[in-house]
Amino acid sequence: MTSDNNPLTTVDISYLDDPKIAKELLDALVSQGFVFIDGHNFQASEVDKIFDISKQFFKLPLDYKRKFPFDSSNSGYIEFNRENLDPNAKKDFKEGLNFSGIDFTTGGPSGAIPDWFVEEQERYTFVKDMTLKLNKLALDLLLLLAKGLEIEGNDKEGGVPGAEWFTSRYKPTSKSGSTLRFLHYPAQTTNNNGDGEVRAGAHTDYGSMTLLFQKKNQEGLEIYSPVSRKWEKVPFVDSTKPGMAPPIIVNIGDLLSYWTAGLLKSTIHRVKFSNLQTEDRYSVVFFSHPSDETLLEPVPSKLLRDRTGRGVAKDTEYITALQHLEKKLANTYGY
Ligand SMILES: O=C(O)CCC(=O)C(=O)O
Ligand SMILES: [Fe+2]
Repeated sequence: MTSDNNPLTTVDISYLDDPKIAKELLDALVSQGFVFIDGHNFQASEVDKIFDISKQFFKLPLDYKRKFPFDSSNSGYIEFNRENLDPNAKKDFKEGLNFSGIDFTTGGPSGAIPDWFVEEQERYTFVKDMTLKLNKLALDLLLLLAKGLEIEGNDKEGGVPGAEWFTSRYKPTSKSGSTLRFLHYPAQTTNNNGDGEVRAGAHTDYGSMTLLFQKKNQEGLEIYSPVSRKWEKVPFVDSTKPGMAPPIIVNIGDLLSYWTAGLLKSTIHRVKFSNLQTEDRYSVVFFSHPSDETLLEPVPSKLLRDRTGRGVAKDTEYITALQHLEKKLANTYGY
């Protein structure tokens, strides 16, 4: 379903095995590249807690946060005006913290992370558990998408079933670009004319799929809709299930677009909000990437075989997920 002011469909995944759900998810991601996922198993209290941890972290003194600077491993603290999600525009007025190089048997990142997290065991365990839970949701959605795409497999000869085409490329102990990210966009008091200001430049995401939490009264995400060909605001949508977190925003990244010859849309998005918005914006984002060595080859599916266009490789010289990520990071941070 969609509503008047919401460009996105909501897909309820409470019954994961229902084949209708796979098609609903596929349709939503073929049209807008973004969808709200309801029927997930994130409790409201868990999502409140992760936002709370992020807020407490950003409140720590700048000198402290700077001791864990963001580096080419894609981990660490990102200062204000450091990141250029749109390399043709000015730098983004936001701060962030990335947890990367995640080992998916423990949820623990391998890059340098602030000792504030590790000092308190309960806090660190919680962040790791949330990372594992986000990864599990991403894998469930990738299974659904593979079913929706009717990917062909060779399970009879001991190969990988088509439904596992994506998830089999996620090896829990292999290095990947998967990243948990906290973002903070302080409210602005200057230039108080109500005009929106771009706070995260227009971009597509670099992984296969992104999961995002935003909060009520802290909206700001906008998509460049492939349907209307206009910028459209993604509203905050309240929870429909008692005790559970609101629907989660999920979008396709570049890799799923390559894999599917552009059928799944890696939709351009940005963050822009009015200076009249009085609350700081916080978002929590999980970027899901397959193992580094994964080739970005087209998936075997009759739904894709006859497609041409963006992402369709003309030969068999496919790049890997890591090569794609390194190229995008170099553009964003100007290495
Ligand atoms: O803060 C947000 O809502 C979006 C952030 C984003 O698009 C990104 O970091 O890739
Ligand atoms: Fe993004």
